[in-house]
Amino acid sequence: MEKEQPRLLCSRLFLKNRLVEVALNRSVLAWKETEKSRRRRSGFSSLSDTAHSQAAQVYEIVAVHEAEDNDTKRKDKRVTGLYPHAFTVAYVKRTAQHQWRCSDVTFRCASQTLCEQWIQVINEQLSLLTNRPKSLLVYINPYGGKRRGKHIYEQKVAPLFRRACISADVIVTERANHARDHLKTEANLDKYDGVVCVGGDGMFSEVLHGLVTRTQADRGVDQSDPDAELVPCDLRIGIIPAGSTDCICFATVGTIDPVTSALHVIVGDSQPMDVCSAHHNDTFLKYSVSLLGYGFYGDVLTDSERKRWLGPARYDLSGAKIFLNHNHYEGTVSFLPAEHNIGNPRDKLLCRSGCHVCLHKHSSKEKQRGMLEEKEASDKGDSGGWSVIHGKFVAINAASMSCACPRSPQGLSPSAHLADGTTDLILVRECSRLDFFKHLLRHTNKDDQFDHPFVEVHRVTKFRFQPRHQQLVSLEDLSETQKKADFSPVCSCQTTCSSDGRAHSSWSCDGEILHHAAIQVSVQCRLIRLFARGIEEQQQQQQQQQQPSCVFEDPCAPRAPQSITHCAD
Ligand SMILES: Nc1ncnc2c1ncn2[C@@H]1O[C@H](COP(=O)(O)OP(=O)(O)OP(=O)(O)O)[C@@H](O)[C@H]1O
Repeated sequence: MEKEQPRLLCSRLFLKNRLVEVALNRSVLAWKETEKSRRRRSGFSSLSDTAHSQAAQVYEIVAVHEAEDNDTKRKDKRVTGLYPHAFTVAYVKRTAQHQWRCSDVTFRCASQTLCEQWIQVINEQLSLLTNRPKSLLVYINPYGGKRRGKHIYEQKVAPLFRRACISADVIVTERANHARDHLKTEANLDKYDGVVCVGGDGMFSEVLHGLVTRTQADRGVDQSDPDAELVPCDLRIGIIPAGSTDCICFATVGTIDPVTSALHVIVGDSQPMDVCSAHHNDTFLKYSVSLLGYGFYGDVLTDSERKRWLGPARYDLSGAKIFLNHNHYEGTVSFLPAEHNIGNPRDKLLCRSGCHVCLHKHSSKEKQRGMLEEKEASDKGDSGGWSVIHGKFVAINAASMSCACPRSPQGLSPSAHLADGTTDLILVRECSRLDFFKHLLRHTNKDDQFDHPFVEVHRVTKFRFQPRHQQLVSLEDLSETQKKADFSPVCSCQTTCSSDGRAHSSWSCDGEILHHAAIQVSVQCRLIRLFARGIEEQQQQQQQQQQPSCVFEDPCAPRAPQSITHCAD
């Protein structure tokens, strides 16, 4: 890390009855027990220097303020007499399993001036962090998951936002699609630095649709045009998990924990994300960021929607039923393979914080080349770079992220990337029930789920599916799409592909049913950004937590007790 960074401030202060040396540079606030204090406490020093040092990254400091009475009341009277003034720094501390907590450290100072100086200098550094939101629009689904959305927000999130001086306008939704409609037309988005949804994946989908639709409308882009290049949204989206399915949060943060998510919002993290737009001819259907699944997953969702009264158990029951039905569907899949992408679906390169596959795609040269090639291919028509596969499929899945969740830690496509402009198209051809079971089983362990002769996977930028038999969708079904009601497709031409006599399955689009089997899908590279940073590797987590040496190793640093340096740039 930047050793040459000058110290902004350095003092000897008191922390929990111990004298500590506290130093701040532009990136790190670090503190370590002084040699004298250490020796006095333990008699000899057997621990390494780092064992006594702690640090907080400046960009992970939540707030700094004068210490309140309850921060200091249990302290030794001698210390409080000699060091009567105190300030508290709230900062991000990592605990197990990608969880973050807001930790406080209170330093005592001999003089009010010194105390104020520390608060001022830290605040100056925080004010330089322009990526932090100051004003948020928050939507709470009071009925998501275990109906604890409002409670979670009020008890766990709002106090943290207040502490970080973030103002929030809160809307508790009164009906399904309330948040989406409000974002589309009413919300004054200029007032905000981000939109936060408190709920599950369904609530996130509402906010995604509201924000993307509004952005296109404001910029005059027609989202019903399947070839339109959509304009990325300016506002970032935060997800406070409070649903029964919180897969998007899990895939972008690594845990389902409201406090962790709130802290990612506060520090102003930014995780770009690809969004797939699904069309039927010139009709826009839906956006997807995780899974578009036809066949097995479409059937499971359709069946489970009829069993909503069962709660989350409905997915297991429907899963078992659809597995036993073992349907397959005939049709043609065409896709545009992602060329010049440095990853492939079987390379075992996991998408993690600072992912180099996503960064490579983002480099402007790569982006331009990709766009040019796509244009050339579409100018040439279907044969220009498009691959075409006709067959009978048990499942057709497009995974735009790993789709990992606590039940399937590897996910549907373990090496799929959040922001590389592609989706992993997984084709599971007609096979025996036992073979399909083996394939499904591999979603729960570390074996390669694509290593079967009946499974193929392609990293693509666009794809289409055309069922063999034309499908008629009743008007009633179409109007029900928005309501997530039961689905009873009306087919013009029934065949016996599925055991219940249906020629078509339906698409599951991030947990919602699409009532068209024939769809075309286009990946919109980095269309949105979340208040997240991707899943951190363990090593990255440790690095963030322990970097005090760069502040203490400054040879020109003053050492005298109570000394202060306030370095100019
Ligand atoms: N006030 C409301 N009343 C009824 N439905 C709502 C309300 N607000 C949002 N919704 C809808 O509730 C659905 C489910 O919400 P959410 O994703 O937050 O919870 P969930 O428990 O994870 O959902 P699911 O039941 O689909 O697993 C969303 O599709 C959303 O449109």
